[in-house]
Amino acid sequence: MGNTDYLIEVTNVSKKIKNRQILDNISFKIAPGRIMGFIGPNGAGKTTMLKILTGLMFPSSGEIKICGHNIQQDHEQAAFNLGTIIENPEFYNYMSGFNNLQVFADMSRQPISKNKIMHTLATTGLKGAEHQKVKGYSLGMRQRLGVANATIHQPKVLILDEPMNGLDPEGMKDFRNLMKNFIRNGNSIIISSHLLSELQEIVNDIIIVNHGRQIYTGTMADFLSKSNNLISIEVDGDVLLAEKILQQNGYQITNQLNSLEITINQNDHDPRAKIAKLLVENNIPLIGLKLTHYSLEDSFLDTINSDNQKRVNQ
Ligand SMILES: Nc1ncnc2c1ncn2[C@@H]1O[C@H](COP(=O)(O)OP(=O)(O)OP(=O)(O)O)[C@@H](O)[C@H]1O
Repeated sequence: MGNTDYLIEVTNVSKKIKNRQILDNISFKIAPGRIMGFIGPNGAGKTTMLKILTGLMFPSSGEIKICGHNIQQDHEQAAFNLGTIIENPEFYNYMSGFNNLQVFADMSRQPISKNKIMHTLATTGLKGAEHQKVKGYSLGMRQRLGVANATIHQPKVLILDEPMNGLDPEGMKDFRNLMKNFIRNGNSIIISSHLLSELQEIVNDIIIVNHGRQIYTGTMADFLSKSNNLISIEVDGDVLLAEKILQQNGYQITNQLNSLEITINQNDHDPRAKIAKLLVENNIPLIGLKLTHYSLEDSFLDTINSDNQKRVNQ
């Protein structure tokens, strides 16, 4: 590894395609043992950034280092430290999982033994299916083969673009475990996905992009701690009356089938005691009053909406 504490260093990267600014001055770093979620709405520039990170596309300006190696000037060293799944991994359908990996191993600059191939297939959950033709693999098995293919040369960094699309709940769980195992020895992952509830389970850091601009970078815990909170209220009785009373007292309510929800700003006082008193005074028995943090998805949508609003007002 080059002389650095970070596995990925992106400095002031911009990309123009046909005179359109696709990425505008993106900078971030990923330390060993971390998973970074790269998130944004459709067309925000995520795939473009990930393609630039892998060397599939050049930036118009800026610098990228993988394990201290510049992706353009020192491509071979940088690429050797990378494993990638960009869009759906392509395989030879008429060949087995083992033979697919063998083709890849034959192209690798370091010898990869048959044992190593079998071991990688086993650790990615394909034990028993090694010699089955890939055309008979389920989507989850293909994704596992994608991970096997991306990790067989023991890279330090994984770059994953929408790797969880189409996986069933069990496939998602397996995938999360594969990712957690991968970072155990100080490796890192950058992952882009629209499945924010899944990302919330595994990422340590997030970067949010909107219209090619970076609008948040930091730990996920920090991001969520600065977000709004939700109070869910369950009453035994007339929900509509409860809603009316709370609205009359200035609360913004969303009616959620059997409960009411109030969004409160992170800096506001916790109004639970006041709400309980108000409902009891109006003879509406309370079953539950729960304070929860916004999820990654709620906070992400808030952040994107307020950024879009800012852009309209500019
Ligand atoms: N080769 C290209 N030529 C022209 N425009 C392009 C090209 N590649 C990407 N773009 C444009 O750049 C913008 C960002 O695309 P990109 O695929 O990076 O977004 P994304 O965040 O990955 O979106 P999604 O979530 O929909 O996959 C889009 O408006 C897209 O149309």
